[in-house]
Amino acid sequence: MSKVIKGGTVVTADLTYEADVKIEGGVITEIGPDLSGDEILDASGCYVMPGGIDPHVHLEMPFMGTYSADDFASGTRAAVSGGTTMVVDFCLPDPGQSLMDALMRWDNKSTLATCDYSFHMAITWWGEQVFNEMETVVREKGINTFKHFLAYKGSLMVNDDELFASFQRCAELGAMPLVHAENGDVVASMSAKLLEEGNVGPEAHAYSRPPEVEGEATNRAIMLADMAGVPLYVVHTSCEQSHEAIRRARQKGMRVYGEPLIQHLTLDESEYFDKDWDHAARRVMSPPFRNKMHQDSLWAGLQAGSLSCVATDHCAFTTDQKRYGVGDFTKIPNGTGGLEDRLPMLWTYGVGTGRLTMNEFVAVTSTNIAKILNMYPKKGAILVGADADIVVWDPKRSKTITAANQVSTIDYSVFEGKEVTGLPRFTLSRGKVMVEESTLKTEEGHGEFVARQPYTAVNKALSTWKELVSPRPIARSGIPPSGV
Ligand SMILES: NC(=O)NCCC(=O)O
Ligand SMILES: [Zn+2]
Repeated sequence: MSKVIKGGTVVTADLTYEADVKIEGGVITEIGPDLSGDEILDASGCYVMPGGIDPHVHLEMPFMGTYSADDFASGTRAAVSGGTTMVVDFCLPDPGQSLMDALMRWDNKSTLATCDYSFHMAITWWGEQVFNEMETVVREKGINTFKHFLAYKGSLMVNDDELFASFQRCAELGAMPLVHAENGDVVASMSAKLLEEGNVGPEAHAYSRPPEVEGEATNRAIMLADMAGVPLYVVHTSCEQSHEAIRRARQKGMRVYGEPLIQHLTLDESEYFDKDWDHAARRVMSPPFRNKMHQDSLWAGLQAGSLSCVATDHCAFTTDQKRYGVGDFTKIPNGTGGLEDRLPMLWTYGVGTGRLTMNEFVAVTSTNIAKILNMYPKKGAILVGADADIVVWDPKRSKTITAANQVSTIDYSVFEGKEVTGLPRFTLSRGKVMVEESTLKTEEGHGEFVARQPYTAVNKALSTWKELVSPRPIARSGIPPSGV
């Protein structure tokens, strides 16, 4: 059975043109005028774009004494309902746990996925076993990215020696490290002081994680990556201090990528000062929402190219789960949702306001991510041979975001009441229509794991450069006898 998406305008990261798109066997087989096929999807008045890729989600994540509420079934359903056709989750080994055992758990959870997915592997502890297993993860398991938490002291956080050792190992393996860049020691000390002083409410979460905490950690990670000779991906870049460090590194020719979240681009710190405890706690995430100056910096970064992609860090907790932290803000599970809202929100507040062109929209929601994570053009492209992960985007469809109609299983939305214009008419995952306007046609288990190969070109270039500048002993004649 062939399908033809007919009468639309194809929008890619670099081109806009009118063409039909033919799909057979889950891939794009033809692009051009007047195509025919067994099934026709009417795209008139719509843009035909690569489906969104969310490079940062946590589905059924074990965290802060509980599990994030959306699993791979509801999370990927939410994704496709908003035009996202692939998600990348984080495999999190417990302390001392084998990376392979952790991966088995994630493999089991992800069998429920409706759309394709991949994993980043987190380095949550360090030792010879981790060092050795990293090679298997890269060479046999199709995972080329390793996440490091510089925050969450006492649970997920790694120290600088572990971080540097892992970065060096990534360099050897052709892998790329990711960092959650917040200084966990400083956060822990500020949190303890705030609690002591009676600051127990959700607003104290923001007080405990000022932008400097993020700026310091981002600078540190960039310097360590430079010394190790690896590219670096900074997740949830939320402030000018962190963006500035990334911008500076990129100007020096370093491969450093910054990932703002749709939440940080569109919501600000005033949410934490809301009189309603639930309202504020539901928005507790790390890093916290910032002020307008930081938001402007993030938008400018997307426009200028110093920031590369937009994610959600979808890690949704119910109101009941958030209430674990009544009386102690450090116990509020950190995380917010947004998987189904990322594309409509970015279109409305980015393309709709003139901050982003449609092509830039495709770049930061899909194509750049596919390239950075080494899965382009299988993903992130409207090209013959690419997977038919496609969103047929109706720029006239609009809605008011409300938890009452959302797909995610949680009982609220951080975007409640936002009006969005621009929504999917169809979302296709490898050629299968998963969404037709508001009707979900999802199929649990349709999603497949996407294996990603090591970064041979980038890492080779970086290690060649490192080799040229690496320390060498100086040959000397007449070395004096030891003074001892
Ligand atoms: N971001 C957040 O608050 N929760 C999810 C885990 C993480 O990415 O730090
Ligand atoms: Zn995260």
